Amino acid sequence: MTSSFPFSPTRNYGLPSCMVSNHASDGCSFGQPSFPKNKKSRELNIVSVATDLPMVVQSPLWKEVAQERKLAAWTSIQQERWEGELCVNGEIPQWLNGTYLRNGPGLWDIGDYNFRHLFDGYATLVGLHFQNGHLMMGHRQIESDAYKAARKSNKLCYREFSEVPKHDNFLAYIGDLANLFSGASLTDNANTGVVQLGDGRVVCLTETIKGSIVIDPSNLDTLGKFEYSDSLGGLVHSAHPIVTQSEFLTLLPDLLNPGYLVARMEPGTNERKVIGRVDCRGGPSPGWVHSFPVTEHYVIVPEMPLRYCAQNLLRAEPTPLYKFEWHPESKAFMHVMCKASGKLVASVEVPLFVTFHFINAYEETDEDGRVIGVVADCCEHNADTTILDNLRLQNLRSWSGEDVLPDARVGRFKIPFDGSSNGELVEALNPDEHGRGMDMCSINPAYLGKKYRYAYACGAQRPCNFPNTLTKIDLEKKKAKNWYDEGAVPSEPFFVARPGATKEDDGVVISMISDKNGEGYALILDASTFEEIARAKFPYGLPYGLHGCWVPKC
Ligand SMILES: CC(=O)/C=C/C=C(C)/C=C/C1=C(C)CCCC1(C)C
Ligand SMILES: CC(/C=C/C=O)=C\C=C\C=O
Ligand SMILES: [Fe+2]
Repeated sequence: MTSSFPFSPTRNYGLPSCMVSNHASDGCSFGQPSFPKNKKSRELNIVSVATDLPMVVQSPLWKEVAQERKLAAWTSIQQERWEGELCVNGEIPQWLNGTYLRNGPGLWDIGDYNFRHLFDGYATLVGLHFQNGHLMMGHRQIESDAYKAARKSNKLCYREFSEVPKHDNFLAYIGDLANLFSGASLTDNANTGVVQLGDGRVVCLTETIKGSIVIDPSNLDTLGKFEYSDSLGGLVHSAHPIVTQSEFLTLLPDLLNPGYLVARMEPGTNERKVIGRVDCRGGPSPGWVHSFPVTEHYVIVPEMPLRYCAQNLLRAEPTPLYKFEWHPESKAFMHVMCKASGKLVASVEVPLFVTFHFINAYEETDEDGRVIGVVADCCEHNADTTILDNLRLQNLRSWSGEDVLPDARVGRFKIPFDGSSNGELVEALNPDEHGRGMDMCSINPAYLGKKYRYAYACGAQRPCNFPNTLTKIDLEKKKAKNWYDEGAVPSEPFFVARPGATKEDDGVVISMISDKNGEGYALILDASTFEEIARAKFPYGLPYGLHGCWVPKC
């Protein structure tokens, strides 16, 4: 599949000349930033105080506007879509040909209703298209049913991560409850991640199964729902499937009979086939599985004591743990399933933990090559659930300089295969190496499931209220190298390998930065030195995004 934003300077009405230039690095001052008006684009016209104001206006609202612009990461996107070439400062490697897609919840306001949590926003997809040292950027909203209905009726119509539509009367409330159980009222707002399947299709995902949406990476168009053709049912799945050229592995929590289905889908099909099932050892419901790790031969099923909560699902107003509940008494477990047979080969109790993201896992062998256990690493929040409520927008927007980001670390699970009842959870390196912030990780995908040395993630330079550095973790030397730009919020550092590379860190790391002035830029670091090699300013700051994928040019 080729991926290229259709580029023609005439498409970019009103853009600074350098942005419609075919030449990179040729004088990149945009002057006073403005929202460029692409004739094809529709102004959203539904958000924030800044929307209706020309950006150079001197008005009593100016300070407010400036303050709003300083927080581009947490401010709703102003335009439905945009595309154009960016000026590049520095040099993008000639080998970097393809598209980095990043998905995230970029629109948090609908009508006069303002969402409260980071995870609620309607999905904004951003594409960075690299070609022969040039960089095109485009963004656009994903046309989920939830987004389209909200735009049409100017109100929330589906249940989002923390928001529930208001009911006009009791009957409507009862109808909504029925729709919750059938899944009809759940959101399909695919705002969490984006993956390219082995067959080339590109799918945006969230935690509701219905929120799997196929897009066209060349122009970011929404192509339609990804319909699973099997009859596995269920309403939710892990937001982070494991996707390789040969398979798509997913976990489906079973909320009725607490457990997890492990399923596999082959490229070119829409049919998930069950590999096996894990029964929960704690209760009353399965633990939240935002992500899970795999090794070459095993799928690791985490059972976190932060569990789905039926009561909280029914609530109209969110609790600090949203749809979940913390059950320390139910304990924490890690289960290991053989991918080929579906049999459980280990199931151990582990210390309590809280994680969104597993980083990687691998098998440990003895001198005869027999597997004696697995190691699984994650971004672990010190068994403290407060991070979830810290991601409320009000919290993110109103930082007053105190150090309020809870500590996190690279949590390393050691799961023995000798029948032990317990596994270990240790720190893979001293968390001070990365400022005790740790989330939004990536690795070299060639090392998925294998012994690896490097991870890239967001760390912290304190004081802060959100991870504000990019960090390269060396798990062998137990050291980190950090990138920091004062006041900036960087998104997930995404590793792309140089074609033909033999070293694990031979490649680049791509991130999108919201800077302290309310502006934003794409940043390209050399993954080996972790030094900046290029940056390209966006026409305006973009909202924070979550996860991305690389679509190589073929
Ligand atoms: C953005 C992110 O990381 C997580 C998004 C999670 C979502 C949208 C979860 C939605 C859910 C519902 C709408 C009801 C059922 C439970 C749950 C999966 C939390
Ligand atoms: C952004 C985030 C956590 C930051 C904590 O330090 C988690 C995102 C989770 C969803 O993808
Ligand atoms: Fe995630």
